[in-house]
Amino acid sequence: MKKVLTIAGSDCSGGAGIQADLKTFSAHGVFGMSVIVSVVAENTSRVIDIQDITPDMIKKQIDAVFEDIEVDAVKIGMLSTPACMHAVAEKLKEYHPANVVVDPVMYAKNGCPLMEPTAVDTLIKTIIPFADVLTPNIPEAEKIADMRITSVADMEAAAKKIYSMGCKAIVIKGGHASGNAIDILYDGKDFYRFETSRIATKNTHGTGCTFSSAIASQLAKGLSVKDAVEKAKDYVTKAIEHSLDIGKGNGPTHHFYELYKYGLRDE
Ligand SMILES: Nc1ncnc2c1ncn2[C@@H]1O[C@H](COP(=O)(O)OP(=O)(O)O)[C@@H](O)[C@H]1O
Ligand SMILES: Cc1ncc(COP(=O)(O)O)c(N)n1
Repeated sequence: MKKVLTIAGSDCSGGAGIQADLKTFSAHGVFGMSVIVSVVAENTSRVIDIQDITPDMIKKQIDAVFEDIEVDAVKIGMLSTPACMHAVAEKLKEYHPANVVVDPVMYAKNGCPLMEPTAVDTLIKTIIPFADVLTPNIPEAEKIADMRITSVADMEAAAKKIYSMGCKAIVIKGGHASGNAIDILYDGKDFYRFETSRIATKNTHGTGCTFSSAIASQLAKGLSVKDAVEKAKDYVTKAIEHSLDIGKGNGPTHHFYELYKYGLRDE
């Protein structure tokens, strides 16, 4: 069985962060592991507080996984401060794992910040160069590339700019645009476009976590970046189509719809 590690924040309400990542891994039939970088008291409506795990403990968790288990892919999510970023970067340098997917999480769906705004430079210098695939949404790509994005042409220009910061491929996600949900992939050579119609729902808590974890799962299984992104787009689209009206705000994506569809589980 392929083994995939998420290094991210914990969302106690279960829809995003580590919890969404592990659900996505299970739905892909890979063995999920988790290094918790921050504990976030959050729900579908708001972020109440964030407590970062100490850099020493972040590093020890990463050591505990890598000294024992062969890791086929790593997904990196919320890193709230430069201290967290340095701790993770130090260990990526030591273990140089294959198939690193970085989701540069900056805000929750309800607009609450999950990364210190001044940490963007550290993110660019310490984490982005380790990314085999970087998956910013439009606001995150705007911050990293330091430019406005109002069209697919802007997404492509930002992708080129961010690619030059050292990631091996970049997907800019179009969840925050209007019209069709268009994601673009740039691998330094070619652009690929993944497009679906926009699903009319407010229940999009965890879409980015789901998408990046699906890419990591498919890379672990040996797919190319292009095929992994194509399959992950299909997965996240279905997970949004079947998203759950849980909570008072943006409800979560749903990971086990296939099992329900075939009658293998009760609703
Ligand atoms: N309403 C929607 N309908 C269809 N696809 C969506 C919708 N919202 C987001 N997506 C897709 O979900 C994935 C995550 O995108 P996005 O929501 O922008 O990420 P994030 O959670 O980081 O903000 C992308 O593939 C995007 O195209
Ligand atoms: C701990 C944590 N990590 C990430 C996100 C963003 O989730 P998404 O962008 O997928 O909605 C979140 N709300 N909480």
